[in-house]
Amino acid sequence: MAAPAEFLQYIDANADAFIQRLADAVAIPSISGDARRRGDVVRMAHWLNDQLKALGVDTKLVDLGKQVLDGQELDLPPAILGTLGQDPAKKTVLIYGHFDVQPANKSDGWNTDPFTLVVNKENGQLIGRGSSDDKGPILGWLNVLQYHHEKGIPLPVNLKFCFEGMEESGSEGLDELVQNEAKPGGYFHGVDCACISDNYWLNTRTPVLTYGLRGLTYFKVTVSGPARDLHSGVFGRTVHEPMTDLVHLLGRLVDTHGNILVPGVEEMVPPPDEQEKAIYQQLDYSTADIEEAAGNTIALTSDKVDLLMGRMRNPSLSLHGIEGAFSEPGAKTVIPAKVSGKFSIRLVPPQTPEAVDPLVIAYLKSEYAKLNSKNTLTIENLHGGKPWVADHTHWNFEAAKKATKAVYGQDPDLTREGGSIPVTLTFAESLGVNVLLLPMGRGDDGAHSTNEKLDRSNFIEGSKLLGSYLYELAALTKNQ
Ligand SMILES: NCC(=O)N[C@@H](Cc1c[nH]cn1)C(=O)O
Ligand SMILES: [Zn+2]
Ligand SMILES: [Zn+2]
Repeated sequence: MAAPAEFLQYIDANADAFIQRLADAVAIPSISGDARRRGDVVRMAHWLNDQLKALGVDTKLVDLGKQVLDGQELDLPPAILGTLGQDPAKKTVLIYGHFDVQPANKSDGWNTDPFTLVVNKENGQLIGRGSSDDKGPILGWLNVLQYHHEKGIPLPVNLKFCFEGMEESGSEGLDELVQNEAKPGGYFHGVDCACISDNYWLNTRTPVLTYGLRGLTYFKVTVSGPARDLHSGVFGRTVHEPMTDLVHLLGRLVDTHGNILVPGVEEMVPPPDEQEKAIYQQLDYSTADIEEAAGNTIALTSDKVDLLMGRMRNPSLSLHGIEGAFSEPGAKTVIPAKVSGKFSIRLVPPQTPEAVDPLVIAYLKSEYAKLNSKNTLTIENLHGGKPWVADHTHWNFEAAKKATKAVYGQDPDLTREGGSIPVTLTFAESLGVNVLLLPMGRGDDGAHSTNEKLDRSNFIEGSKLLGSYLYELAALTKNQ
């Protein structure tokens, strides 16, 4: 059963109001990784909670406890749980999304203020932090609800919602909540399947359904020595310099072709067979797609299968930054007293943080020992999550395939995603249900980057897709 034509027309007719709602959401700088913005993440939770309530959802805000961030104890932002419909004759779909965003400053290289949604009338881009990751997709669900609420039409399925404000910072507190609420009598008891809209198409043309995510383990390594920052003219070549030690250490983690140098990490992953390679060969993707999305001709290889395997089924190690280093304009001749390098490893099955972390820690210590430095090394693991792979022949995926065909007139590609949404596996394991990733945005949206955007057509057609998926799911499972 396709979605009613009236629903599709309603989404088109209300597009401008939906974009205004997205602008209101983007205007709240809900950056979970910045202690100074914690109030804005909480404000965003209340804004979203009010929107859901106004659309007929029975909601509650759940306190997730506290965290320590940058040496400061902070309240975690509340999660939002919601229920709409409790008809025992209907399937119950759990919807997850996150209302926090990555940091963004105009000085990072944005052309416009990151927290003011800019509507580019010429190319249809909606530019602003969170437009694609993940406020646009969350609001896509609200657009679906608005039609049904306003017209007094019941949805074809029951819905449960779980929205969090810490996804970009390790989803602190959420696993415990999901595990508790999955128990008999808990909030999620009776959920039949889950849907997450929080990733992207591979390219700018072909919709995708996603059945895998990489896991993650995130490290902070700190080298400290002098009691204070030093003058390099006075102390250069007289003391062990923390930055020199750290750069050596970071340089031993990964080579310039992406190979991970920590012994045992790459070796955990079995090589692909020809059958698996054929899956990647069939996907609509080319070197040009990754280079267009990256904004330069810098792909590691021109072999499409190798590129796709690099993103989907192989681990990767990325260096993210150095805290405490001189990073302002000018030529300050300082020796920083304490510097912290940040890096993460994206994990694939059968890797887990529990298996990989000890190898990384042992390697960092042994490489550091080789430097014979009198400085001090400390290693912290900031957060982690396991990889996830789902059965894409399940009716949950079948419903999404039909909806994609109905809205976009083409079959979706089936992909595994290089990013991480740690709670996905928690939903799959603790609820024992199939989880589908149904993305809204395109591969060039620039999530986590400067000038993040969501195309207007992806927002509007994507809203139709989310609604159509619910109708197709109800039809496919009618007698089950
Ligand atoms: N859209 C999902 C996403 O961007 N997830 C983040 C999760 C994360 C973990 N630590 C910091 N962020 C990702 O980087 O994949
Ligand atoms: Zn996201
Ligand atoms: Zn993200």
